[in-house]
Order: sequence, then structure tokens, then C-alpha cells
Amino acid sequence: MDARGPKPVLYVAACALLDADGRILIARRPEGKPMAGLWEFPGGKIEPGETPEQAVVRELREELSVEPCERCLHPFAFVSHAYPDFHIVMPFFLCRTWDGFPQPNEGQELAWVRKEKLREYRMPAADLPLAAELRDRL
Ligand SMILES: Nc1nc2c([nH]c(=O)n2[C@H]2C[C@H](O)[C@@H](COP(=O)(O)OP(=O)(O)OP(=O)(O)O)O2)c(=O)[nH]1
Repeated sequence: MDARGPKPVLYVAACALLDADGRILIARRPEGKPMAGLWEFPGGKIEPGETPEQAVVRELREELSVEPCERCLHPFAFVSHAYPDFHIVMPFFLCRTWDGFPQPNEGQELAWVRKEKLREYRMPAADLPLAAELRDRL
């Protein structure tokens, strides 16, 4: 807490789609959004009443026209990170099976990246431990 009072806590759910070659899908946050230009894992805010899995399924559908089945989402790690203005809590899933071919529905750039190469893409601070976990544990 500081003079401005407690920071809001933001609950976000995200997912690494893994293709048959072991590459990971990342998306570049479009202009106009907070953290524009940084590369992130697909996902978004968890809405009231949603489970993290439901939030991931909804966000993948909206952002990428991809349909994972909920049971194909495997919990992998979670993030708890203090940004200057908010605190993010982010359950993070792996998914190897989905329907559809990822489309950049929100004008975002997409990239399929090998885990060793993730560090070459600038990511939000909260994602850095996730990129390291993917490198070490996949
Ligand atoms: N989707 C996603 N968001 C991340 C990651 N890392 C990270 O710090 N974030 C932050 C950025 C945002 O402050 C927040 C996600 O909010 P968002 O704006 O993408 O969510 P949303 O799609 O629900 O957005 P909106 O409807 O409010 O525009 O979490 C990540 O890997 N993926």
C-alpha cells in the first residue's frame, strides 16, 4: 500500500497454445491497449462468475477464433506480480489441442516461437517467469 491506497488486484487468465512442433503462440498487444507492442500469451481478464478456464476459452474464441476444449487446458503455473498501478494474478495453462486456425481478430501480430527464442520477444514483466518456466519445464 502507498499514499494512493491499496492497488487493485486484476485477475487474468492466459494460455500457451503449443503446436505439434513444440512452438508456442504469442501475440503482440495492439496500439491503444495498455502495454502496446509487448508480446503476451493469449488470454484476458476473468469476468465475474467465470472460472479461469472459461475465461481462456472465451478469450481464445474472441481474439483468435480458436476453440480449445476446457479439459484440454492444463494448469501449468501462475503469476502474482506487482505492477506500479495494479497487482496481477494470472493462472496460466498449456493447450495442445484446439479447433480452428488462429486468426488475429483484434489486429494483433501473431508469432509461433520456440521456447528457447521466447526471450527475444519483449514481454510484460509479469510474463518473464512464465517464459523461463516454459524453457525449463516443457
Ligand atoms: N492476455 C494477457 N494479459 C497479460 C499478460 N501479461 C500481462 O501482464 N497481462 C496484463 C495486460 C493487461 O493489463 C491485463 C489483461 O487485460 P486485457 O486488456 O488483455 O484483457 P481483456 O482482453 O479482457 O481486455 P479489455 O476487454 O478490457 O480490452 O493483463 C499475458 O501474457 N496475457
